[in-house]
Amino acid sequence: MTSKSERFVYEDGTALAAAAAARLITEISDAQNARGTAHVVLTGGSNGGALLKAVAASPARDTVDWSRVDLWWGDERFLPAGDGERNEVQAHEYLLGALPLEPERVHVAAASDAGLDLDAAAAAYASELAAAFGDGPTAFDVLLLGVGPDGHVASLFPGHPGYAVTEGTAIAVRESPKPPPERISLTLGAIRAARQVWLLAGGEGKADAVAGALGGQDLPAGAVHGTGRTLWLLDRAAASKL
Ligand SMILES: O=C(O)[C@H](O)[C@@H](O)[C@H](O)[C@H](O)COP(=O)(O)O
Repeated sequence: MTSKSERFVYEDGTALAAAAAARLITEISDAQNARGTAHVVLTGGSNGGALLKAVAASPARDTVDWSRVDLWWGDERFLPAGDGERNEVQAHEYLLGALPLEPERVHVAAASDAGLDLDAAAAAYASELAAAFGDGPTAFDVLLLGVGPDGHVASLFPGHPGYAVTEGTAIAVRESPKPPPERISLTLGAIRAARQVWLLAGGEGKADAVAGALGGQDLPAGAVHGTGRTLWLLDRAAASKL
């Protein structure tokens, strides 16, 4: 089942981050109320990071029972543990380090110096997803995605092999057009199994990708949707060509 895209346009990047943070806190509480826990997929990139910082600063932050939140990543850079370019390292810096999370519910993809090669690390992430969701769909409650200027999401890039993968939940990505070259990414199928998919795009540099994706161009950003809702959370600059 797919959902129609809903667009929300905010004045600027600061308002976008604040609004997305407020929405995320509410959605996590709603998910916990309905199902006892919440599965949230975080994204790398500047808009994803700004959202995490806004959650950290929110007075409503501690209304969430963070001990009942499972965190995942839409993609991760295959770099040594602790490398500042890793999405999880940035997420811990921006927000996670301040939260009473259950460590076993923070699902970090293997670092490049953990003893697994890239393919094994991607397979290990897929196994962790299977352990959480069984043979069923990866029904994350909220899946966050930054949008690249070329219309990529997670580490699925236009015209790149990963975008065409139709099997499995997590894949190895090589020769990424966006550095670093080696990454682990959720597949399109894993993304589409989420209840809600939120695409975050701010700034003039995203205007073409946003207009292209919402205008029917064959771009990863235009190919993702949630089973319940698909939200485009934009600032005016990113929405300027709609
Ligand atoms: O690991 C990554 O690089 C991200 O997950 C990537 O998908 C990012 O979200 C987009 O490239 C947008 O990044 P910006 O918001 O910084 O443009």
